[in-house]
Parts: sequence; structure tokens; C-alpha cells
Amino acid sequence: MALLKKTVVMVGMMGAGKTAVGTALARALGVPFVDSDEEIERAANRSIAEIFERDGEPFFREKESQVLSRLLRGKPCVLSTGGGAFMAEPNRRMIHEQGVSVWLKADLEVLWQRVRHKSTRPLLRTPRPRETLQTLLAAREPVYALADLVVESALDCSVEQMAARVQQALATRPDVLGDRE
Ligand SMILES: Nc1ncnc2c1ncn2[C@@H]1O[C@H](COP(=O)(O)OP(=O)(O)O)[C@@H](O)[C@H]1O
Ligand SMILES: O=C(O)C1=C[C@@H](OP(=O)(O)O)[C@@H](O)[C@H](O)C1
Ligand SMILES: [Mg+2]
Repeated sequence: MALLKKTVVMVGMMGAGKTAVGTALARALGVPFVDSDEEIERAANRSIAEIFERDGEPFFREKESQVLSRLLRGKPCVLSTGGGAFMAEPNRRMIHEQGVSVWLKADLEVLWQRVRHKSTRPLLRTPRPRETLQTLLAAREPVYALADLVVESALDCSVEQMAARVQQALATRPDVLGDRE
């Protein structure tokens, strides 16, 4: 059984699999899983889409930073963020100081196939959502590249396979993952 010394923070685009792979990774490691979007929704008692609609994106980003700060101060766990969380420099600093970031990297086609039938992501409620996703991806990739570890996703790679790949990447970091006695 593994011993987690630092919180593993999943970052990357919408549809990269942060929530799904983070859940599987936490199960495999035997540690708690938290998702910043779910925490925000629970505290507000509203969906992310409703929060964007009623309170606007700046309000959501403020809540996101607060939730990240709180969760990073807790016991080591797997923490999946929303796709925009890593864009803010103060968030990146907190994550870097208190956890280890893992970028789930995926290309446009993979991301699009995973998000196209869902209406839960307010940033993609545009006349041409695929193009919006492409523009966001181009703007964000250089920032995700600042993450501590990168794990690439492909269309034929299952959630469990991705979690195993992340675990392999973490095994190269004895400051993050150790052996329990
Ligand atoms: N490696 C994968 N293989 C197959 N389906 C996946 C994979 N990763 C994610 N998915 C699916 O894609 C969708 C988006 O994944 P999700 O975890 O919500 O992404 P994110 O949290 O990064 O936006 C979900 O339906 C999820 O089950
Ligand atoms: O990319 C983004 O800015 C967002 C991604 C979403 O999370 P997922 O990446 O889990 O879909 C959610 O936080 C919100 O809709 C904004
Ligand atoms: Mg998610």
C-alpha cells in the first residue's frame, strides 16, 4: 500500500479526465478524493452552470481559489481541479508549494469527444463550442506545461489505464509517494 505525502493535484483542460482519473487514482492509492468543482457546488448548493449564470465567472474563480486553499491545507489526498484553476498564478503557487501537480494532457479531438454531448460546462455554451475549446486549449497549454508531471491521454486509454499511468509518474517522486511500513 502506498503512502501519500503530498496532495496530488490534477490539472488540465475540460474533458481531460481530471475528475474521472482522479477518482480512480484515489481508489487505487487508498486515499480520499476531492474535486474542487464539487466542493464549490456543495457549498453554494448550485451547479457550476448556475453559479456562472447568476454570479458570473469572477465570483466562481474567487470561490475556486478559496476552496483550493482550504483543500491544500488538509491531509494529502487526490484533488481534481476545474480546467481554469491552474491559470491563476496564486493558485499555481499554492499548488506548487503544498502539492504536486499532474497535467492530464490530451489533444483537441480527445477533449472534444468527451465534452461534446455534455451541457454542464458554461464556457462551452457558445455558437461554435469546438472552436471555443480549441482557442482555450491553445491559450492554456503553455500554462499547463508548468505542472510538475505530465501524463498523456489518448482516445483508446481507459480511465483505469490513465490512473495507472499517473501512479507510475508519481512513483518517480519519493517526496510524494512512499512505501507504507
Ligand atoms: N481515459 C478515459 N477514457 C474514457 N473516458 C474518459 C477518460 N477520461 C475521462 N473520460 C470521460 O470523459 C468525460 C469527461 O471526463 P472528466 O473526468 O469529467 O474530465 P474533466 O474533469 O477533466 O473535465 C467523462 O464522461 C469521463 O467519464
Ligand atoms: O476550464 C474551465 O475554466 C472550467 C472547467 C470546469 O471543470 P472541468 O475541467 O472539470 O470540466 C469547471 O471548473 C468550469 O466549468 C470552468
Ligand atoms: Mg472535472
